[in-house]
Amino acid sequence: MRVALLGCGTVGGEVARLLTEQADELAARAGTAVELAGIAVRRPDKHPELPPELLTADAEKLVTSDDVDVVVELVGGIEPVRGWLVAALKAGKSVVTANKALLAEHSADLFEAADAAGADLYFEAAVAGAIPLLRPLRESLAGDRITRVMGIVNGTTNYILSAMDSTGAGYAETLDEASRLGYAEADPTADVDGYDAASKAAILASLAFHTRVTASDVHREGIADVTASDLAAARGLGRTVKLLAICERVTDDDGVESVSARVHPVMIPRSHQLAGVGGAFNAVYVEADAAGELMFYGQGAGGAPTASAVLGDLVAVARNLVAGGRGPRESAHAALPVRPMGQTPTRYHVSLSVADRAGVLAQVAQAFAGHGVSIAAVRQSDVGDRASLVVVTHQAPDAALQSTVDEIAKLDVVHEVVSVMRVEGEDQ
Ligand SMILES: NC(=O)C1=CN([C@@H]2O[C@H](COP(=O)(O)OP(=O)(O)OC[C@H]3O[C@@H](n4cnc5c(N)ncnc54)[C@H](O)[C@@H]3O)[C@@H](O)[C@H]2O)C=CC1
Ligand SMILES: N[C@@H](CC=O)C(=O)O
Ligand code: NA
Repeated sequence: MRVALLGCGTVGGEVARLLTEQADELAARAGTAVELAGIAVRRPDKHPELPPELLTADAEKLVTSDDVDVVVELVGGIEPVRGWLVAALKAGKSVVTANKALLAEHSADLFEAADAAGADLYFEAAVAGAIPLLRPLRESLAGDRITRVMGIVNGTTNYILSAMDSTGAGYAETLDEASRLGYAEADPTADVDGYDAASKAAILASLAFHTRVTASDVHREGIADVTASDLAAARGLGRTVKLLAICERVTDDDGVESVSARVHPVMIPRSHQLAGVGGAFNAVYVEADAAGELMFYGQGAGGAPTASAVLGDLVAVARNLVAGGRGPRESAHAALPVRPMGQTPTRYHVSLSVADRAGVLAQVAQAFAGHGVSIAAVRQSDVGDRASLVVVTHQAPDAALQSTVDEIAKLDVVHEVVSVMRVEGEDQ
């Protein structure tokens, strides 16, 4: 099987190395030799470590070459990559990619081109790096009914939040370190502002709920507004803060099903299994009717871990080629509507600085009640002539919670809304 490798950076470099170093073993497992036919990079003169006869700057020409059976795309971004991959698929080449940004916007185009030509499209590396997660969703759990997929899917932001929480390290220095270690995207705002996790949430929701979900369907908030004092407040309550992707099947009172997909910081108890996931590690829970709760954990970013998932996909393509079959196609038959964030049930943790006098708690409680939001727990402590009031709610539509916070912020007795964060997990 002849492989065109597009991109030879953090991940592509590791794929090229492993393809060469493990050539014999891969051939034995795949049932055919897996050989590099060409490597497209932006600047071939910058890659003295690679065989010059394989290098080209012309990815467009390489992807449809007669000498190529499969295209491995590790460049990233939407254009020109989308055009190259559609052309490759139309020409009957299978595609393996780690490009979540592209898949979250254009997987329909790619699957349609793959179907028309009978080619394979694999993308295990696109979500949660090395962790086998998409193959379990597409294949192992294809007979079950998934209700929820929730977890940490961005290594860079988890690395930053873990460091801020454990060492009190600053945001900027931690982000620089994550970039140096090869975790961050070429433009790290994609990580920090939650775009990367939102792309992954779209892919997860699409596979889990057999519905086309794109990045624009995913409610997205990043970690830029999470401060050291948010983390300190969480720590004081026996909690920590993680950026979570949460994809759920929601059934309303009339029995109508929809899909909710969101990415935002979440306060979770330290006893929660996701709280112990540190550094660039990822962890994802999947809940399904028959299987119950499953958890997937491992390295979600970095060159070698991501290359592991790419090579697994390459072996799958090679086996299909040898057997004359195909891997799984797109499964979007359910076509469930996407639920707006405002109608998605969430729970809030609200920390307020209020006047320390009679009737204050009643006014705050009245604001919650007025929006139909039920309170799960209240904790008050005195701080000088003010009081610190922490309210944790039961589930309510996110818009109702948001309106409550807006109203509370305007109350005379409220000096400051110190922190507002959604919560997951049991109360302590
Ligand atoms: N780094 C990581 O931990 C992970 C990355 N990914 C995804 O893998 C893909 C690659 O990421 P990295 O290796 O980190 O990026 P990178 O920036 O290290 O490498 C990109 C490569 O693409 C090449 N390239 C750029 N424009 C090109 C063009 N017009 N023609 C030919 N080559 C071109 C560059 O020369 C470079 O070799 C992205 O889609 C990323 O989202 C997925 C999972 C983890
Ligand atoms: N930038 C991403 C890389 C893997 O997908 C991350 O930090 O998780
Ligand atoms: Na993966």
